[in-house]
Amino acid sequence: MNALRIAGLTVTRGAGPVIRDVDLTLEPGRITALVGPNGAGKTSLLEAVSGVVPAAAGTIHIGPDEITKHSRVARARRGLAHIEQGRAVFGGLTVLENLMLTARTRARVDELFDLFPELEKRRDSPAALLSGGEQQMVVLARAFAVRPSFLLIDEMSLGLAPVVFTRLLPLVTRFAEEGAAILLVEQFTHLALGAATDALVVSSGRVTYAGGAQELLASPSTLHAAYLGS
Ligand SMILES: Nc1ncnc2c1ncn2[C@@H]1O[C@H](COP(=O)(O)OP(=O)(O)OP(=O)(O)O)[C@@H](O)[C@H]1O
Repeated sequence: MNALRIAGLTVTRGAGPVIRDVDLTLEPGRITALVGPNGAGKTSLLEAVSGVVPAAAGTIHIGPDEITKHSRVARARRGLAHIEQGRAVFGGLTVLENLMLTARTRARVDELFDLFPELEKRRDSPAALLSGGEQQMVVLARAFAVRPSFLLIDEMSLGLAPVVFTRLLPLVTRFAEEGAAILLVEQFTHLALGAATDALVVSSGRVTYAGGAQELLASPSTLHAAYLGS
């Protein structure tokens, strides 16, 4: 499978650049934790990769093909999926109906229920009645259903207790083990690094650490310095 390569990516919003000259490669089977202070530019980076906002400079390739100027839909067709911040379930639809929107076939939904047994128990409940953690499972399952090669996940833990988030992380790990390349933006830095193979710290739009996630986890002073932008 191909890698997704980002080179020299700059994103401008409002008055100026919020992401500057970022290089990053997402490889099949690997999870990259993207962490950094509030306002560092993490969401903007994901949005530029999936085509929500344009890149002001730099390139994005999937394998040999440049996709920098491709539409969101064209990128999705190349296997790129983006779970945006906030839990966007269709509250009036049941869990089954939510999953059918992307899974299309009952056979594929049954595969998802194997992965998310909690959801099978709630299959006929309106999604609005699920807990926050269960709703996030629906969002994850809907994304997994299309078997993306590259999955960008923005603050899956938003509004969730750490204990609920720790139930979701192994699902992401399993998906990577099946061959997906994952970029995971997280506020729970240590939990995200614990599940990741690679880490990218951004501070004020610049990369301040790029390397192994476990190495960063093992060095609090390096993590601290990267957050401070040094
Ligand atoms: N739509 C927008 N228009 C103008 N500026 C924006 C817009 N969205 C974000 N910004 C600015 O871009 C910068 C980066 O924001 P971004 O949301 O990408 O950071 P973040 O690291 O994801 O933050 P957080 O962890 O708080 O979600 C911030 O200064 C923010 O105010």
